[in-house]
Amino acid sequence: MAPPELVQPSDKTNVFAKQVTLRNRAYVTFLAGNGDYVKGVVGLAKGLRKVKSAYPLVVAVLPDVPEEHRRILENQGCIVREIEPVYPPENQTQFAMAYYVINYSKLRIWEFVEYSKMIYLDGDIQVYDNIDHLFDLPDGHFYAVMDCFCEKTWSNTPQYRIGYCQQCPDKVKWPAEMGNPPSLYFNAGMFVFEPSLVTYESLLKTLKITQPTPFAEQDFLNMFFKDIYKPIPLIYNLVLAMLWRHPENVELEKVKVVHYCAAGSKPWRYTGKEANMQREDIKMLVQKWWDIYNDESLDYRTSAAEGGTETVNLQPFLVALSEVGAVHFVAAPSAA
Ligand SMILES: O=c1ccn([C@@H]2O[C@H](COP(=O)(O)OP(=O)(O)O)[C@@H](O)[C@H]2O)c(=O)[nH]1
Ligand SMILES: OC[C@H]1O[C@H](O[C@@H]2[C@@H](O)[C@H](O)[C@@H](O)[C@H](O)[C@@H]2O)[C@H](O)[C@@H](O)[C@H]1O
Ligand SMILES: [Mn+2]
Repeated sequence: MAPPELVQPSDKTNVFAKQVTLRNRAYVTFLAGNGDYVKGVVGLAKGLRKVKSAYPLVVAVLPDVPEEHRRILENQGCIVREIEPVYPPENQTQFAMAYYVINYSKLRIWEFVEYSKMIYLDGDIQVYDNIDHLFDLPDGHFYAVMDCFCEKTWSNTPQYRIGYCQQCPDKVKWPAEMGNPPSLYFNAGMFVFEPSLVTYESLLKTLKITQPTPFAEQDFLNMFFKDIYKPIPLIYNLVLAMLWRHPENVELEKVKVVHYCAAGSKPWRYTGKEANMQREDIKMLVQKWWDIYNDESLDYRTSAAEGGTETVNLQPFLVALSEVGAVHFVAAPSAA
């Protein structure tokens, strides 16, 4: 077979190759353990496909995620990346949920510097409308949705004790004698960020000298990004408790992203027994999640094989190429 020849451009210009460093974009989630959260990630992968997202889903997996689960995710078109766990410094902290200690490992995603911008989504999140436009938010900020302090999980915090919530700051005002009200606080189940080794090293260095607190890495990220945090509308991360804690702030039909974080709301574990789980809107949202999870037409292999909706988005590549003077085009050897 003839070696591939170098295709000389017709205009004989001096073709030179520049290193085309594509700084791509991707969604990223985090998976730990050999349990059922893998179902959440499969659902998320299929949901992003259903809304025709132009970007891939990277899954940062801890070493304890079994090979079989990694295969399932790769067969759903995910890019599986193993990460090492990150643990907080020795502590006596009573985390709001004991398993939160493993969530510090999310910090590894700042090391994914082959991507210029990423959107992090918890595995218990589903995307029901395309949110690719969030990648175009101006650089230099940390974008996320404000959380709510009214659930029992917050019961050992001062804001819960006085009944203060940033979702309704005028209902119970923050008392002057308690100093300044807490800074705007985001839910760390969804955020838009820029991977960076400088930020990554600083995160790990700062973590080593930071006393852990009940909401683990969520508290830590809020402290770390306090100065560049920019709230984005609740439609990008509906923390389910908002439905019964602050219904006046929710227009469910406009919500694009649902975060199944309320106790008992994980669709793949849903029994309907916990508080609020018999609400009609909760039952509808859980069913909506299952409809996507069970939709075989959204499976990666199926849609790709049928030449269906699966299209490779060359846009980022073409944009990068257009910014480069000229590159070598190497003609692939003819199949014949
Ligand atoms: O056993 C676990 C616990 C957590 N997670 C990941 O860590 C995220 C944060 O945990 P979770 O969503 O349960 O916290 P919540 O938002 O409910 O407080 C999950 O969405 C998963 O992506 C996981 O993969 N396995
Ligand atoms: O490790 C700490 C976690 O803290 C957050 O979950 C909480 C928080 O949202 C509370 O406000 C809710 O009341 C609660 O239900 C929910 O679990 C993030 O969703 C999760 O990704 C992760 O960072
Ligand atoms: Mn979550």
